[in-house]
Amino acid sequence: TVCSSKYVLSALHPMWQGPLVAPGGNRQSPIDIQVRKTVFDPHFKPLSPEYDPRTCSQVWNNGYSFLVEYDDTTDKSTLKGGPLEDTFRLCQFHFHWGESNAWGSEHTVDRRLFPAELHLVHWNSDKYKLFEEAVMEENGLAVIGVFLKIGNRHEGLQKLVDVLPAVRHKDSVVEFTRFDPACLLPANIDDYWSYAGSLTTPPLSEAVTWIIMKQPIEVSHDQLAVFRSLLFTSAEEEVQKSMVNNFRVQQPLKGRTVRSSFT
Ligand SMILES: COc1ccc(C[C@H]2SC(=S)NC2=O)c(OC)c1
Ligand SMILES: [Zn+2]
Repeated sequence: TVCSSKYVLSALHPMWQGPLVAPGGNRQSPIDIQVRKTVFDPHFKPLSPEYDPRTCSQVWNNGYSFLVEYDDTTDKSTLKGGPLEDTFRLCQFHFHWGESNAWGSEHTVDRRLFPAELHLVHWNSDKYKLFEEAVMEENGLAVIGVFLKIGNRHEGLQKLVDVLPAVRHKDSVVEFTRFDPACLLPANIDDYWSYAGSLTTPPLSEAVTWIIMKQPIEVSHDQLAVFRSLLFTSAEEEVQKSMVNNFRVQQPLKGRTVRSSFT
């Protein structure tokens, strides 16, 4: 799918030494969500993710994270509702994590860091024909962010964890089918925050309506350890680098309001 296999990251380093703030960027991500400054929006509709597991196609190590890619040539797996006016098509999901459980998420809640964060990436298929068009537009993308915390083993995630050794190196791909990403959403998807932001890696496009779930999901310490067994480097490179700390530093709010779906 275009949404992930075509982009080339300038991730020269786990914390990729890209611009700390995109030139002229005034809606950059990630941010700290200061809960007491969020504003309840009574107009938010219930969020309705409708994912067809049969659109799942492969897992790919792109040298920055591992992506689970979905066939986004039809509207079989979509996200509607919440703050969104249009229908958005799922194209991939991926994670960000730390070298220790003390940090790893991109967003924070009142400065609280989580060991990892899931991003489910969707593009506006009502307005655009392809992901690469949508990524250039301010209403083009919708990303659901879900925090991961250490706790019980996540049975749904385990199917994905089991194939990660097959994509240990950068540029490796493995077929992966019939995976329902809804199993990675928290029990309560009615409580979330939403704000206007950006991609968190180059090209840092300011095209994202963020939907950050209030309730984290639980994964086991051992499951997260398998994430850390992945490598940034390809099989050919002499020096192998562990894929950890693949998160961006937080960006200034620049006057933006974070809205909440709950009081
Ligand atoms: C040119 O298109 C791109 C570039 C980078 C990413 C990945 C970034 S954006 C995000 S949110 N988290 C990430 O790690 C894309 O993801 C849809 C799409
Ligand atoms: Zn991401």
